[in-house]
Amino acid sequence: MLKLFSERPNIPLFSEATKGHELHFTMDLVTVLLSVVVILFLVNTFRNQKQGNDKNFPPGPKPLPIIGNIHIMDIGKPHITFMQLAEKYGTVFSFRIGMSKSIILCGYETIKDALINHAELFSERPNIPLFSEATKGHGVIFSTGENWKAMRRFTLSTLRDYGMGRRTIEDKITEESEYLIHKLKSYEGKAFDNITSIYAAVTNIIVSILLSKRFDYEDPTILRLMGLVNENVKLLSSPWVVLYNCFPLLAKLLPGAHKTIFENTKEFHNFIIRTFTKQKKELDVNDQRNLIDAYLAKQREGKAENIKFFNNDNLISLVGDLFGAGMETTSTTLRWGILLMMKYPEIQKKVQNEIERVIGSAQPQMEHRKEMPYTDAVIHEIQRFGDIAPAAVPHATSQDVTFRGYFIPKKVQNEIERVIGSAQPQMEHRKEMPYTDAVIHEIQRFGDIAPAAVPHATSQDGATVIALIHSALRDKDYFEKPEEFYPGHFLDSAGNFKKNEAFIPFSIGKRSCAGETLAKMEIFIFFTSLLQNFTFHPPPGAKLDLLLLPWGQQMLPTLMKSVLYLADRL
Ligand code: HEM
Repeated sequence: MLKLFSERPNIPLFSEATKGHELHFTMDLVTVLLSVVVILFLVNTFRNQKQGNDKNFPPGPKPLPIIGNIHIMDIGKPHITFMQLAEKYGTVFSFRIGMSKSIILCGYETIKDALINHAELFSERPNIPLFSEATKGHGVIFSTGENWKAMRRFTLSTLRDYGMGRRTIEDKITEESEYLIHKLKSYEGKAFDNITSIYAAVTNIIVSILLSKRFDYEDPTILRLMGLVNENVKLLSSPWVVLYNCFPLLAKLLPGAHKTIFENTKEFHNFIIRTFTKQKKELDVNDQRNLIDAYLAKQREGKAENIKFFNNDNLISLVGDLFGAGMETTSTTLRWGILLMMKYPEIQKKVQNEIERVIGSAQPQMEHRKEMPYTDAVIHEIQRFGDIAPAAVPHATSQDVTFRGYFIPKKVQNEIERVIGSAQPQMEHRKEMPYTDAVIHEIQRFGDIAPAAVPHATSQDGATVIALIHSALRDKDYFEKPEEFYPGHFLDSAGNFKKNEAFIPFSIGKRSCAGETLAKMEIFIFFTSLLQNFTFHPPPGAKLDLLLLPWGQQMLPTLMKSVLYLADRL
């Protein structure tokens, strides 16, 4: 997406310092870094003046030059910092991460007002340098405009189609839960780390939709793919990623977690390319087997819209998005479920009693859920308490907006993406791209130094909008005991299941999770199948202190790395 602006120009000073390859920590590099810092300082000072001119910009902590408010942010748990700031600044406030402005929306009412009542305005994504570089604006999660609409439509309809096909997704989850139980039984009640089996079981569901196959839990391919996604998710909360997102040109010169993320993404994308190249050869449009086949069939149709959007780049990123989103979130939720059942054995027992009464030894199915209010309430509470995507994925406004009396400037959309999308750039595009044209002129006027500062400065204008899901799931106006694990949040006095509108772990509005139905099915069937077969408890001497565990990271969290579980047969 930001390719034009994020490629490194041949600036003699930089080239000399890096020799085009590795970094050498010489005096030259120090000079380069100092120069960059000075440029950033000037840009920042200019921006601060500009921000002061933005009428009614939401209040927030005073930013320092260059770093903004990073010094007061808990990098691993920014949602906790935001909750504290909301006490002082209210439910709509501003926060500066480096030179990028963010508006934080706190509390269910505020989030609903933005994402539902003003849905059209708040459904864009900002340019986040790390994701822009990794996806180049393709796929569904981080894409924008018409490209996003086409990819989202395709995703929703294809996920629906595969749920209603001959072998429904529910059947596949049921079958996979049998493999999972078989695997856990093989531990014979000894302590084990559940991470690989749970991840593999959940991954097999999305893999069946994408590629119509399943992997054994020890298969090196699935282990490698899961490892790549998992490592990337963990690295998202690294300070290197924050540095990259604030100062991409500077961070590109340095080694660090961002480089690992790009390498992992490349390896993952290569796997996808190999897979769809093979599928292309076998494709029968009249007998589509999976999501990749459905996509390739769209390419074959040759309609104008399909030619524009259904290109290989979008396919690679879309499959990567669905694999990552489909695997990480659901398995993390299930692992929270097991952990909480160990922590609260009396709740685990009540769920098992309900399973015994309603399902007995039959295979759990979605239709059982309506007769199982207690289990349903426990699953909702696991998702509320686990809170695995506390800040959702950042949003942006599609135009300048006045929201609840505050002015939120539009985050300037990348002109290349708006005009060219993922098509091949051609000279005729130039007349619709005044900004890019101006930048190219400016590059020529300034020589090689300008591209480092000018394009990125403009892409930082406007504001990123963070809908703090965490604040809705902990909203004391909606939940009686927000900090406790309390299934009663979802039960009425007669023990019936009770909906709560502030329960929004999948977010709400036009950007809400595209896999919500699938995820709910997986969580219900895997969770009930596990508790039908096992009672989970910690190994002797293990301390289960929930507060010692990470509560999630910037986007998608990983947790419970080191806790082992004992699963005795019932
Ligand atoms: C417990 C499981 C899951 C949770 C809690 C979850 C949560 C979320 C959240 C909070 C978002 C961001 C929404 C926003 O920007 O406002 C999201 C987006 C998304 N999720 Fe999920 N998700 C889960 C499972 C899945 C699964 C299984 C899939 C796919 C098969 C999936 C696919 C997606 C996609 C494609 C998006 C991007 C939507 C867009 O930008 O239009 N998710 N999810």
